Amino acid sequence: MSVKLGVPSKGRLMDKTFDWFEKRGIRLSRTGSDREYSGAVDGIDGISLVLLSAGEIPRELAAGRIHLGVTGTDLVHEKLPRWEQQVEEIAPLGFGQADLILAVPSCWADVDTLDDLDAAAAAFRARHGFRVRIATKYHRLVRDFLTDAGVADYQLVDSQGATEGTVKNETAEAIADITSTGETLRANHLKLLSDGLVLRSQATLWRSRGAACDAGEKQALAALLKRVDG
Ligand SMILES: Nc1ncnc2c1ncn2[C@@H]1O[C@H](COP(=O)(O)OP(=O)(O)OP(=O)(O)O)[C@@H](O)[C@H]1O
Ligand SMILES: O=P(O)(O)OC[C@H]1O[C@H](OP(=O)(O)OP(=O)(O)O)[C@H](O)[C@@H]1O
Repeated sequence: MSVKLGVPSKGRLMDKTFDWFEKRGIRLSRTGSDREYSGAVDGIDGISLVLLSAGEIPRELAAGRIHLGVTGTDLVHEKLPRWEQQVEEIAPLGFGQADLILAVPSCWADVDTLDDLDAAAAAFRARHGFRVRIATKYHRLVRDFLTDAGVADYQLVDSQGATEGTVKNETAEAIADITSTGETLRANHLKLLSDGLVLRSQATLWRSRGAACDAGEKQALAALLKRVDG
């Protein structure tokens, strides 16, 4: 058997992950046709590549179906309750940096902080008869953040993509999503709350605490960890 390394199957994260390992003498590649999710590992023995959605990598690590995985801090913290017990952080990779933030319409002139949002939310409910809707896919992180901040008069609505569009589409009044350059927020007439940073995220190499290893896998894992440390 071999050590299973889970890597995002497409886009920026996959390319940069391949580059990061290449710099450490480990060549990851996709094999087969463009649409075939199979890969190869050269430059080190006993490691196999598993191509997965970045969003599924936390679950696969927690279940012990992969030994190592690359995905964002945001996805691990969101998807794994008590994540420290399930995975170990091996190395931040220095790319995929993004901030999970709360944003409201730019035209909400009186709302710049969480306290302002709290006040506006109470007024909104009194006026409209329902709670301010915050669109996000980060339900756990946002709920915990707002509880700590003392904001309670809101409801989360699920948005798995194009979240900034929900305000224009009138399915939400505010959003909590990842931002990097801020362009998507600006283009959709949204502004950050000054104290609305929920989490700083970047692509990270994680190790499963629950994945079983035979003697050969232990050896391969040790060799890989030595290489990525150096
Ligand atoms: N604009 C961005 N800049 C940098 N990192 C980003 C940006 N958008 C998302 N990310 C990061 O990329 C990672 C993958 O996000 P993404 O939403 O693509 O995952 P996903 O839900 O698994 O998507 P899919 O199922 O399409 O693979 C996350 O850790 C996220 O923080
Ligand atoms: O601050 P910016 O540089 O504009 O980047 C932020 C955008 O990037 C991500 O979206 P992605 O492109 O992954 O698409 P998605 O909305 O479908 O998740 C994120 O969800 C934001 O929408």
